[in-house]
Amino acid sequence: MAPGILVDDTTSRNGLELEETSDQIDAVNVLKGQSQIKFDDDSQFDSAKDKTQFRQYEEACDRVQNFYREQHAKQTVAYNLKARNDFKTRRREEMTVWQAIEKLNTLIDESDPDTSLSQIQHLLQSAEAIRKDGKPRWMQVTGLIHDLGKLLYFYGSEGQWDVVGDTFPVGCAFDKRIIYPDTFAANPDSHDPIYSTKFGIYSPGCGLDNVMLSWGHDEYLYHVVKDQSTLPPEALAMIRYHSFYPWHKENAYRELMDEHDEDMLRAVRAFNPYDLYSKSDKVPDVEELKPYYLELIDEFFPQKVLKW
Ligand SMILES: O[C@H]1[C@H](O)[C@@H](O)[C@H](O)[C@@H](O)[C@H]1O
Ligand SMILES: [Fe+2]
Ligand SMILES: [Fe+2]
Repeated sequence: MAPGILVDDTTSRNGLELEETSDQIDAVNVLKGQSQIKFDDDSQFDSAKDKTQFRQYEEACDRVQNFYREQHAKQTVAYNLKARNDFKTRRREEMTVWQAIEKLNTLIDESDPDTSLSQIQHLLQSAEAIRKDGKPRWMQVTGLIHDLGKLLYFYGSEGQWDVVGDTFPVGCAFDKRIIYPDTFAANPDSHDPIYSTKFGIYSPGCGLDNVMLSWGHDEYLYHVVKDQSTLPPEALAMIRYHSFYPWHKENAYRELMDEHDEDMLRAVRAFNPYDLYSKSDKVPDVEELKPYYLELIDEFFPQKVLKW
């Protein structure tokens, strides 16, 4: 990849507080960088709606189709580098996690064919589904915050195209398994002599930590929480890759993965049903659930006020 671009530094991260997950994590191995969290395929998740009825992009309304047409034309390497740099250099607002949830609530996601609920409701639906399935507390809080990166919309985004929607790598050929693949013809990178090749600026097995994913809410929130929470690497992967459907659902871009990514893929796949299928659950009662989640937030965000 292009020299000097630090996409990620998760691998150097240590000092996790492991008490919350000690039944599932062998602390020594985690600090050595190997995942010990097992994701058994035991999700009891039962969607109120038939699961094949989600993500029907061919039948999606104009709002969704126009959204992706714009996003796929504008997510370029040049834009990605600029967005990362803007994030690193801008003044960051300070807020608690709950204040962030409330602030986000005014946004209606134009890319989403499956819900018209507010973001606070979607976040609580995801967290509640994870909690009801008896999953660990770190995963519940991950469900609660996973879309908070959409706050980016209020921090200098150019619209929704650089905030929401599925993600994909930039700097190498756009895979046909990304939704609406033909719309990439309008992206200048698909005519670039390097970016349009299979590996582009990357090399086989380079690891997703070294790949620039299209800029949006996943990548932004990942950068916000990685230094300001005690969440384990699996939670950070759930946040960072939850919109990377071409990878976790369609098996594209596998050739860029390293060994660590195999573990992360299992984590992201374990998370996905709670994000997607909970969209048809009953609308949660925010005031009733708030005390439980405030306590949960405190557990994983010890400094309480975060820089956004
Ligand atoms: O429309 C949705 C929505 O924006 C989600 O937050 C994102 O994670 C999905 O990947 C996307 O398809
Ligand atoms: Fe999302
Ligand atoms: Fe979501």
